[in-house]
Amino acid sequence: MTSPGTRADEEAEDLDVEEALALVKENPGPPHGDPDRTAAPAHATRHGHPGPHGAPDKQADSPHRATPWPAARATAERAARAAVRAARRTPLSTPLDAALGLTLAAPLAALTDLPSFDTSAMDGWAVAGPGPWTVRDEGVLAGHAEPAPLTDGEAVRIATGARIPLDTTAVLRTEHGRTDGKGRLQATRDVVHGQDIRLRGQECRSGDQLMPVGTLVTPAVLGLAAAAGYDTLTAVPRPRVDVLVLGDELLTEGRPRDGLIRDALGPMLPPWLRALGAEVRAVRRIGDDAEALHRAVTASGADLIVTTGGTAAGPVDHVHPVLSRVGAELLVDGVEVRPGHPMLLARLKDDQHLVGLPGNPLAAVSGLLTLAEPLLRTLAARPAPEPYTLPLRDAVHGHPYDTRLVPVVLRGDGAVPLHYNGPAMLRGIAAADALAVVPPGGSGPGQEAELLDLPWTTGGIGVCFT
Ligand SMILES: Nc1nc2c(c(=O)[nH]1)N[C@H]1C(S)=C(S)[C@@H](COP(=O)(O)OP(=O)(O)OC[C@H]3O[C@@H](n4cnc5c(N)ncnc54)[C@H](O)[C@@H]3O)O[C@H]1N2
Ligand code: MOO
Repeated sequence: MTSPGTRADEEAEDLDVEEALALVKENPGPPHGDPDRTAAPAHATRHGHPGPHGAPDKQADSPHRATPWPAARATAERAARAAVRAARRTPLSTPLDAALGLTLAAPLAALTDLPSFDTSAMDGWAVAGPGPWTVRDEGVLAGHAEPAPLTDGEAVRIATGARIPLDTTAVLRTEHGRTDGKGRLQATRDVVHGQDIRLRGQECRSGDQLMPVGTLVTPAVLGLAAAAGYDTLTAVPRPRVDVLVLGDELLTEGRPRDGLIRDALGPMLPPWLRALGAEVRAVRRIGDDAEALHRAVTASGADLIVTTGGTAAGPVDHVHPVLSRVGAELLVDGVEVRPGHPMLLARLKDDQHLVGLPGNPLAAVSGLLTLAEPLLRTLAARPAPEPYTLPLRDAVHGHPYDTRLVPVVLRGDGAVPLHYNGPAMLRGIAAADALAVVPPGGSGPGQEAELLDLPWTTGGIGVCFT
């Protein structure tokens, strides 16, 4: 929604710094012919450093100063904690097949002993006493009724997972037994008392706590819960999210044409939000219509509304005016981060928030990870990822004052910064494993940087896109 001529010169310079960092410095082969891409890096100074609303002198006059990046994340987390207290959402009883990615709201206590009966660990024979043994005609299979007890010197064919007959002293594996000339079973190696019998309760006793409250339900937890007798799990409900995509210039199909571009955020955000623990209820494209935005915001019953675009100060940037019209409290109004500095977080109600993502697609990713991730994680009661650092293989230019988030791939013990990391580009992030947090001033080759993993690289449960 940034229309031509609406950017202050200094902001144009600022954007050029981003583009130039992406293309001139880090990309050896920039495409030609685009003046934005070939502009020389310019210096942003604190004076005239454009405010979050875009006016160059805004920051000097405005009570809304951009928030430092770590503080913005902490504010989002705090806001979510306050919303959790206000909303008192009751835990859900969720069928196992809908519980992946949720957080346990009650401990997972075993509903049975595991194993729940003495069971054979191997295919072979259950034997009683020392061999040779007389083998019964009827074998014992898994899932069948309780077999008759063995008598000393007797053996019975048994399958892995089948119930051990009473008075069995060991299980002899198929490959360790042979039938002698008299039709009796002989062991071909020593038999140790109790071998290959899994005793009832070996893993847990009924009532034992298997997993505490706060556990993320992974595929393994689902398996454990099923094994322990559960049909449903008591879990924290997913935070409900409505996505509002702003911008008259957006096409939903076909190739960009006539000054129109494809909506990159409509397809990208819902699965990403799901991976962050959200239930995405609606994705609405509402153009550059302040009334429609107002209606959508006031009608939403979501825990979090995510808007895209319209955060700056262009003539059709309606997010701030609508927030002020609905009496929202701006908790974060601009963040000292590149890309994405116009991102915002507002409290609409005690238990309802709005994250305004900038329209530039990588700037939207930055807002997603800076504000939406901590907010959703806290609402979903998910554990915070362990912070970690890795050395950056190459030097990364920094912004003079702001943190930069730069797409990287992880290679060996380090991270390699990627090209095409300008605010309007997705080519870098599409190839990335993580975002490197580059402090103001930049970092030299080999310098450690904090990394934010992307959901598809952390694997396992982080990948819950559907
Ligand atoms: N005068 C100023 N102008 C701008 C400033 C500023 O501080 N002062 N900040 C710039 C920065 S940085 C960003 S980021 C953008 C943020 O602008 P908005 O959030 O208002 O976003 P729009 O203007 O609506 O769009 C920006 C850009 O992104 C494209 N876009 C929007 N939505 C999508 C989408 N769903 N898929 C793909 N691309 C999208 C849009 O067409 C624009 O090109 O403002 C700068 N301007
Ligand atoms: O530099 Mo903006 O913040 O494109 O994202």
